[in-house]
Amino acid sequence: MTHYTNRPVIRTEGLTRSFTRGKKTVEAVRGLDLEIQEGELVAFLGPNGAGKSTTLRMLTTLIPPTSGTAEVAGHDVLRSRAAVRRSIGYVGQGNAAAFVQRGRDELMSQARAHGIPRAAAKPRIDELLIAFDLHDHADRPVQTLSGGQRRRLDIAIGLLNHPEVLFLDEPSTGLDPQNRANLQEQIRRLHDDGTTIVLTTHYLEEADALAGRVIVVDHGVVIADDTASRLKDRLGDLVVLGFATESEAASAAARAETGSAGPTLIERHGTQVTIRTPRGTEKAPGLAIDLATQGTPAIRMEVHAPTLDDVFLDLTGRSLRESAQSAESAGSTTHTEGAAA
Ligand SMILES: Nc1ncnc2c1ncn2[C@@H]1O[C@H](COP(=O)(O)OP(=O)(O)OP(=O)(O)O)[C@@H](O)[C@H]1O
Repeated sequence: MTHYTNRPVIRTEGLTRSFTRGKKTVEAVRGLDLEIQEGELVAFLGPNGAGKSTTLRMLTTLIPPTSGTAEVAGHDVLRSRAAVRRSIGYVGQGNAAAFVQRGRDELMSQARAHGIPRAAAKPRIDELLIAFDLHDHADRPVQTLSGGQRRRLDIAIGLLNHPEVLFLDEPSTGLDPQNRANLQEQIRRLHDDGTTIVLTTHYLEEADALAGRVIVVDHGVVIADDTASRLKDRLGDLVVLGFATESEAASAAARAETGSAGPTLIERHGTQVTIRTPRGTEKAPGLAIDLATQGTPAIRMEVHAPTLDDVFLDLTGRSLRESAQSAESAGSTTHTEGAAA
């Protein structure tokens, strides 16, 4: 469900950040122009090092931009850091919650750090413990909680101050599929309640299932910005045809080049012809009839709907799936800064 209004809660112009490592300068984010409306749920996708976390860290005032401007909830990230921090929740990579405290105490410490009086914090903490299914675990030290429970506690901490915008940096990295599904459900519920959510993820399925808008970043620039379904529709379906002989496959491929199917890609490998074409599922029956009429009947036909990974591969020549696997094996990085600080 999308609730967004036409009130931009995030606006950036030429947002840029570079880092100097020895004699080398890394341009992590290069001239980002962005507008995100109130109530949107936006996923930033991109391979390792694309600039996703750096973007989030600028928007949450953890690091200043090298140049350009950014406004969050109507406040400039450089000139009005405190006001930005009051308006947002930020859940960084890794677990922010202290390990030895009980979950409930950790929530209270963080609420106090936000300047929320103890009396007002108590009901809010109870509300969040229930919403995130943590009430039965609230009196255990954080280090004894499961990965999924800790991640939910992190998000609860991010929500203590009723933020207008919630930033989640790879919220489900390292979680098993069941905990990931559970977390996604919580994120969906927050969105349904009207919170603007910006998240980064390596999981394409997650972006596809959750986000109304997908922003693909590579080498610090936006290379695609649309709904997941429009990105996939634009790429088109993959129609895979099998023929009895190579010469039949070759003449079918040649005809498809000039045919009305409007393919964006045709490849032949032996007796197999692969056609990438918008609305391939609808076109496949007509294509089969045409081929049979022209004396080169397909003996096998499959139609594959595109995935976001196909979209990313098409845009960059690289697969996000490989990137997700390398992030899994590398584990998540812990950023110690916190927006609440
Ligand atoms: N503090 C820093 N010092 C030097 N270089 C940095 C620093 N932070 C980020 N970078 C570099 O900036 C680039 C973008 O990094 P960033 O963490 O934003 O990417 P990302 O898209 O979030 O990647 P990942 O998916 O691995 O989290 C990378 O080349 C990274 O090495």
